Amino acid sequence: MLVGNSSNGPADSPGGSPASIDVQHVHKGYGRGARRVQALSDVSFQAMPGQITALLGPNGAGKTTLLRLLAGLQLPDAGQLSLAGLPVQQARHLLGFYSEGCGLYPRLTARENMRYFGRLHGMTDTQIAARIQQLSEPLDLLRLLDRPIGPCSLGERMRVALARALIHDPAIIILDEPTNGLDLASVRRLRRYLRYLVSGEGGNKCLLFSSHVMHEVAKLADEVVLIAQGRVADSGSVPELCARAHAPDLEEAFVTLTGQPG
Ligand SMILES: Nc1ncnc2c1ncn2[C@@H]1O[C@H](COP(=O)(O)OP(=O)(O)OP(=O)(O)O)[C@@H](O)[C@H]1O
Repeated sequence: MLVGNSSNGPADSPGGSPASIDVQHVHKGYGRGARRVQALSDVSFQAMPGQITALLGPNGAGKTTLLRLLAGLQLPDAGQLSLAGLPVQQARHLLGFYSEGCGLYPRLTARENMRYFGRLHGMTDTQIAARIQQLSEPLDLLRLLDRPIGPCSLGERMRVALARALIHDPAIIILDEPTNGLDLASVRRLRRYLRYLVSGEGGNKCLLFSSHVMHEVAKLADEVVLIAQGRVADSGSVPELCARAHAPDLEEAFVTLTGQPG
Protein backbone atom coordinates (compact mmCIF):
# COMPACT_ATOMS: atom_id res chain seq x y z
CA MET A 1 0.00 0.00 0.00
CA LEU A 2 1.22 3.46 -0.86
CA VAL A 3 0.85 6.09 1.79
CA GLY A 4 2.66 9.05 0.28
CA ASN A 5 2.20 10.38 -3.23
CA SER A 6 5.85 9.93 -3.99
CA SER A 7 5.86 7.77 -7.12
CA ASN A 8 6.73 9.54 -10.36
CA GLY A 9 6.22 6.67 -12.80
CA PRO A 10 2.89 5.33 -14.05
CA ALA A 11 0.74 4.05 -11.20
CA ASP A 12 1.29 0.29 -11.03
CA SER A 13 -0.41 -2.50 -9.16
CA PRO A 14 1.81 -4.42 -6.72
CA GLY A 15 2.08 -7.07 -9.48
CA GLY A 16 3.49 -4.44 -11.83
CA SER A 17 0.54 -4.08 -14.26
CA PRO A 18 -0.33 -0.52 -15.23
CA ALA A 19 -3.19 0.67 -13.07
CA SER A 20 -5.71 0.93 -15.88
CA ILE A 21 -9.44 0.21 -15.96
CA ASP A 22 -10.59 -2.20 -18.65
CA VAL A 23 -14.25 -2.83 -19.47
CA GLN A 24 -15.03 -5.34 -22.22
CA HIS A 25 -18.47 -6.16 -23.66
CA VAL A 26 -20.34 -5.63 -20.41
CA HIS A 27 -24.08 -6.21 -20.21
CA LYS A 28 -26.24 -5.59 -17.16
CA GLY A 29 -30.02 -5.62 -16.74
CA TYR A 30 -32.41 -5.37 -13.85
CA GLY A 31 -35.69 -7.22 -13.31
CA ARG A 32 -37.42 -9.81 -15.45
CA GLY A 33 -39.89 -10.15 -18.29
CA ALA A 34 -41.83 -7.05 -19.28
CA ARG A 35 -40.31 -5.12 -16.36
CA ARG A 36 -36.73 -5.77 -17.40
CA VAL A 37 -34.52 -2.68 -17.75
CA GLN A 38 -31.35 -3.13 -19.79
CA ALA A 39 -29.01 -0.72 -18.02
CA LEU A 40 -25.85 -1.58 -20.00
CA SER A 41 -25.54 -3.17 -23.46
CA ASP A 42 -22.14 -4.29 -24.75
CA VAL A 43 -20.15 -1.52 -23.04
CA SER A 44 -16.39 -1.47 -23.68
CA PHE A 45 -13.77 1.18 -22.87
CA GLN A 46 -10.42 1.70 -21.16
CA ALA A 47 -9.22 4.34 -18.72
CA MET A 48 -5.46 4.85 -18.44
CA PRO A 49 -3.13 5.90 -15.62
CA GLY A 50 -2.09 9.53 -15.59
CA GLN A 51 -5.42 10.60 -17.07
CA ILE A 52 -8.81 11.78 -15.93
CA THR A 53 -11.50 9.87 -17.81
CA ALA A 54 -15.11 11.03 -17.62
CA LEU A 55 -18.17 8.90 -18.13
CA LEU A 56 -20.63 11.45 -19.48
CA GLY A 57 -24.29 10.62 -19.91
CA PRO A 58 -27.79 11.81 -19.10
CA ASN A 59 -29.90 10.56 -16.18
CA GLY A 60 -30.50 6.84 -16.47
CA ALA A 61 -27.70 6.27 -19.01
CA GLY A 62 -26.12 3.53 -16.90
CA LYS A 63 -23.20 5.43 -15.31
CA THR A 64 -23.82 4.40 -11.71
CA THR A 65 -24.48 0.83 -12.74
CA LEU A 66 -21.15 0.68 -14.55
CA LEU A 67 -19.23 2.23 -11.65
CA ARG A 68 -20.86 -0.14 -9.16
CA LEU A 69 -19.80 -3.09 -11.34
CA LEU A 70 -16.23 -1.73 -11.33
CA ALA A 71 -16.35 -1.42 -7.55
CA GLY A 72 -17.43 -5.06 -7.30
CA LEU A 73 -20.74 -4.07 -5.66
CA GLN A 74 -22.76 -5.78 -8.41
CA LEU A 75 -22.03 -8.51 -10.94
CA PRO A 76 -22.40 -8.10 -14.71
CA ASP A 77 -24.70 -10.41 -16.69
CA ALA A 78 -21.90 -10.79 -19.24
CA GLY A 79 -18.51 -9.28 -20.09
CA GLN A 80 -15.27 -8.58 -18.22
CA LEU A 81 -14.22 -5.75 -15.94
CA SER A 82 -10.64 -5.52 -14.70
CA LEU A 83 -8.54 -3.12 -12.65
CA ALA A 84 -4.78 -3.18 -13.19
CA GLY A 85 -5.25 -6.45 -15.07
CA LEU A 86 -7.05 -8.12 -12.16
CA PRO A 87 -10.72 -9.11 -11.92
CA VAL A 88 -12.42 -6.42 -9.83
CA GLN A 89 -13.04 -8.73 -6.86
CA GLN A 90 -9.28 -9.23 -6.53
CA ALA A 91 -8.36 -5.57 -6.96
CA ARG A 92 -10.31 -3.87 -4.19
CA HIS A 93 -7.11 -2.84 -2.37
CA LEU A 94 -6.10 -0.85 -5.49
CA LEU A 95 -9.39 0.98 -5.75
CA GLY A 96 -10.77 4.10 -4.09
CA PHE A 97 -14.50 4.28 -4.80
CA TYR A 98 -16.71 7.24 -3.99
CA SER A 99 -20.46 7.38 -4.47
CA GLU A 100 -23.01 9.60 -2.81
CA GLY A 101 -24.22 7.98 0.38
CA CYS A 102 -21.04 5.87 0.61
CA GLY A 103 -21.52 4.72 4.18
CA LEU A 104 -19.97 6.99 6.77
CA TYR A 105 -20.76 6.36 10.43
CA PRO A 106 -22.74 9.41 11.59
CA ARG A 107 -21.80 9.17 15.28
CA LEU A 108 -18.08 9.01 14.50
CA THR A 109 -16.04 12.12 13.75
CA ALA A 110 -14.47 12.61 10.33
CA ARG A 111 -11.12 11.54 11.76
CA GLU A 112 -12.61 8.41 13.35
CA ASN A 113 -14.38 7.49 10.11
CA MET A 114 -11.14 7.81 8.16
CA ARG A 115 -9.20 5.90 10.79
CA TYR A 116 -11.75 3.09 10.70
CA PHE A 117 -11.51 2.72 6.91
CA GLY A 118 -7.73 3.07 6.99
CA ARG A 119 -7.53 0.18 9.45
CA LEU A 120 -9.78 -1.90 7.19
CA HIS A 121 -7.12 -1.36 4.50
CA GLY A 122 -4.42 -2.60 6.87
CA MET A 123 -2.84 0.81 7.55
CA THR A 124 -1.15 1.58 10.86
CA ASP A 125 -2.39 4.49 12.97
CA THR A 126 0.80 6.41 12.11
CA GLN A 127 0.20 5.93 8.38
CA ILE A 128 -3.44 6.93 8.80
CA ALA A 129 -2.53 10.10 10.71
CA ALA A 130 -0.04 11.11 8.00
CA ARG A 131 -2.59 10.45 5.28
CA ILE A 132 -5.32 12.44 7.07
CA GLN A 133 -2.91 15.35 7.20
CA GLN A 134 -2.18 15.01 3.45
CA LEU A 135 -5.88 14.96 2.58
CA SER A 136 -6.95 17.75 4.94
CA GLU A 137 -5.77 20.70 2.86
CA PRO A 138 -7.02 19.67 -0.61
CA LEU A 139 -10.36 18.48 0.74
CA ASP A 140 -10.71 21.31 3.27
CA LEU A 141 -11.15 18.96 6.21
CA LEU A 142 -9.31 20.75 9.02
CA ARG A 143 -12.41 22.23 10.65
CA LEU A 144 -14.31 18.96 10.28
CA LEU A 145 -11.86 16.43 11.61
CA ASP A 146 -13.11 16.31 15.17
CA ARG A 147 -16.81 16.86 14.55
CA PRO A 148 -19.30 13.97 14.32
CA ILE A 149 -20.43 13.38 10.74
CA GLY A 150 -24.18 13.22 11.50
CA PRO A 151 -24.91 16.97 11.80
CA CYS A 152 -22.46 17.98 9.05
CA SER A 153 -23.84 19.57 5.88
CA LEU A 154 -24.17 17.57 2.66
CA GLY A 155 -21.04 19.15 1.16
CA GLU A 156 -19.03 18.52 4.34
CA ARG A 157 -20.10 14.87 4.44
CA MET A 158 -19.18 14.49 0.78
CA ARG A 159 -15.68 15.84 1.37
CA VAL A 160 -15.18 13.38 4.22
CA ALA A 161 -16.56 10.54 2.08
CA LEU A 162 -14.05 11.46 -0.63
CA ALA A 163 -11.22 11.45 1.91
CA ARG A 164 -12.40 8.09 3.14
CA ALA A 165 -12.27 6.72 -0.43
CA LEU A 166 -8.70 8.01 -0.83
CA ILE A 167 -7.36 7.10 2.62
CA HIS A 168 -5.22 4.18 1.36
CA ASP A 169 -3.81 6.25 -1.54
CA PRO A 170 -5.28 3.93 -4.19
CA ALA A 171 -3.77 3.69 -7.68
CA ILE A 172 -7.25 3.64 -9.25
CA ILE A 173 -9.89 6.15 -8.25
CA ILE A 174 -13.53 5.93 -9.29
CA LEU A 175 -15.87 8.76 -8.36
CA ASP A 176 -19.61 8.78 -9.03
CA GLU A 177 -20.76 12.39 -9.56
CA PRO A 178 -18.07 13.78 -7.21
CA THR A 179 -19.01 17.45 -7.51
CA ASN A 180 -22.76 17.04 -6.84
CA GLY A 181 -23.72 19.17 -3.85
CA LEU A 182 -20.36 20.96 -3.53
CA ASP A 183 -20.13 24.74 -3.60
CA LEU A 184 -17.95 26.56 -6.12
CA ALA A 185 -14.91 26.90 -3.85
CA SER A 186 -15.02 23.19 -2.96
CA VAL A 187 -15.46 22.20 -6.61
CA ARG A 188 -12.46 24.28 -7.66
CA ARG A 189 -10.32 22.89 -4.86
CA LEU A 190 -11.40 19.32 -5.73
CA ARG A 191 -10.62 19.85 -9.43
CA ARG A 192 -7.11 21.03 -8.56
CA TYR A 193 -6.57 17.99 -6.33
CA LEU A 194 -7.87 15.49 -8.91
CA ARG A 195 -5.59 17.07 -11.51
CA TYR A 196 -2.68 16.68 -9.05
CA LEU A 197 -3.50 13.01 -8.44
CA VAL A 198 -3.10 12.11 -12.10
CA SER A 199 0.11 14.12 -12.45
CA GLY A 200 3.55 12.53 -12.12
CA GLU A 201 3.99 14.27 -8.77
CA GLY A 202 0.67 12.88 -7.53
CA GLY A 203 1.50 9.33 -8.60
CA ASN A 204 -0.09 9.07 -12.09
CA LYS A 205 -3.31 7.73 -10.70
CA CYS A 206 -5.98 6.33 -13.01
CA LEU A 207 -9.09 8.41 -12.37
CA LEU A 208 -12.58 7.74 -13.70
CA PHE A 209 -15.54 9.91 -12.76
CA SER A 210 -19.14 10.08 -13.87
CA SER A 211 -21.10 13.21 -14.55
CA HIS A 212 -24.04 14.55 -16.49
CA VAL A 213 -22.69 18.10 -16.26
CA MET A 214 -21.07 19.07 -19.57
CA HIS A 215 -18.99 22.00 -18.36
CA GLU A 216 -17.62 19.92 -15.45
CA VAL A 217 -16.46 17.24 -17.87
CA ALA A 218 -15.09 19.79 -20.34
CA LYS A 219 -13.02 21.41 -17.57
CA LEU A 220 -11.65 18.24 -16.01
CA ALA A 221 -11.48 15.31 -18.39
CA ASP A 222 -8.58 14.23 -20.61
CA GLU A 223 -10.74 11.53 -22.14
CA VAL A 224 -14.53 11.34 -22.33
CA VAL A 225 -16.66 8.24 -22.76
CA LEU A 226 -20.11 9.26 -23.99
CA ILE A 227 -22.79 6.92 -22.71
CA ALA A 228 -26.46 7.01 -23.59
CA GLN A 229 -29.18 4.40 -23.07
CA GLY A 230 -26.64 1.92 -21.76
CA ARG A 231 -24.35 2.08 -24.77
CA VAL A 232 -21.05 3.81 -25.48
CA ALA A 233 -21.83 6.30 -28.23
CA ASP A 234 -18.26 7.56 -28.71
CA SER A 235 -15.07 8.34 -26.81
CA GLY A 236 -12.06 10.62 -27.12
CA SER A 237 -10.73 13.94 -25.86
CA VAL A 238 -13.09 16.93 -25.87
CA PRO A 239 -11.40 18.45 -28.97
CA GLU A 240 -11.58 15.08 -30.78
CA LEU A 241 -15.27 14.66 -30.00
CA CYS A 242 -16.04 18.23 -31.06
CA ALA A 243 -14.10 17.76 -34.31
CA ARG A 244 -15.87 14.47 -35.12
CA ALA A 245 -19.26 16.05 -34.51
CA HIS A 246 -18.35 19.34 -36.23
CA ALA A 247 -19.57 20.93 -33.01
CA PRO A 248 -18.42 24.12 -31.28
CA ASP A 249 -18.52 22.61 -27.78
CA LEU A 250 -19.00 19.39 -25.85
CA GLU A 251 -22.73 19.94 -25.34
CA GLU A 252 -23.36 20.16 -29.08
CA ALA A 253 -20.99 17.24 -29.72
CA PHE A 254 -22.88 15.16 -27.14
CA VAL A 255 -26.23 15.84 -28.80
CA THR A 256 -24.87 14.98 -32.27
CA LEU A 257 -22.89 11.89 -31.26
CA THR A 258 -25.47 10.33 -28.95
CA GLY A 259 -28.62 11.37 -30.81
CA GLN A 260 -30.01 12.55 -27.46
CA PRO A 261 -32.48 15.43 -27.68
CA GLY A 262 -30.93 18.82 -27.09
N1 LIG B 1 -31.59 -1.56 -8.71
C1 LIG B 1 -32.23 -1.27 -9.84
N2 LIG B 1 -33.36 -1.90 -10.18
C2 LIG B 1 -34.01 -1.63 -11.34
N3 LIG B 1 -33.58 -0.73 -12.25
C3 LIG B 1 -32.45 -0.08 -11.96
C4 LIG B 1 -31.70 -0.30 -10.75
N4 LIG B 1 -30.62 0.51 -10.75
C5 LIG B 1 -30.68 1.21 -11.90
N5 LIG B 1 -31.77 0.87 -12.62
C6 LIG B 1 -32.15 1.37 -13.94
O1 LIG B 1 -31.04 1.21 -14.80
C7 LIG B 1 -30.90 2.34 -15.67
C8 LIG B 1 -29.52 2.94 -15.47
O2 LIG B 1 -29.47 3.51 -14.16
P1 LIG B 1 -28.14 4.19 -13.57
O3 LIG B 1 -28.45 4.58 -12.17
O4 LIG B 1 -27.01 3.28 -13.80
O5 LIG B 1 -28.01 5.46 -14.51
P2 LIG B 1 -27.17 6.81 -14.29
O6 LIG B 1 -26.57 7.11 -15.62
O7 LIG B 1 -26.26 6.67 -13.13
O8 LIG B 1 -28.31 7.86 -13.98
P3 LIG B 1 -28.27 9.21 -13.03
O9 LIG B 1 -27.40 10.20 -13.74
O10 LIG B 1 -29.72 9.61 -13.05
O11 LIG B 1 -27.78 8.81 -11.68
C9 LIG B 1 -32.03 3.28 -15.31
O12 LIG B 1 -33.11 3.05 -16.21
C10 LIG B 1 -32.41 2.88 -13.91
O13 LIG B 1 -33.78 3.15 -13.65
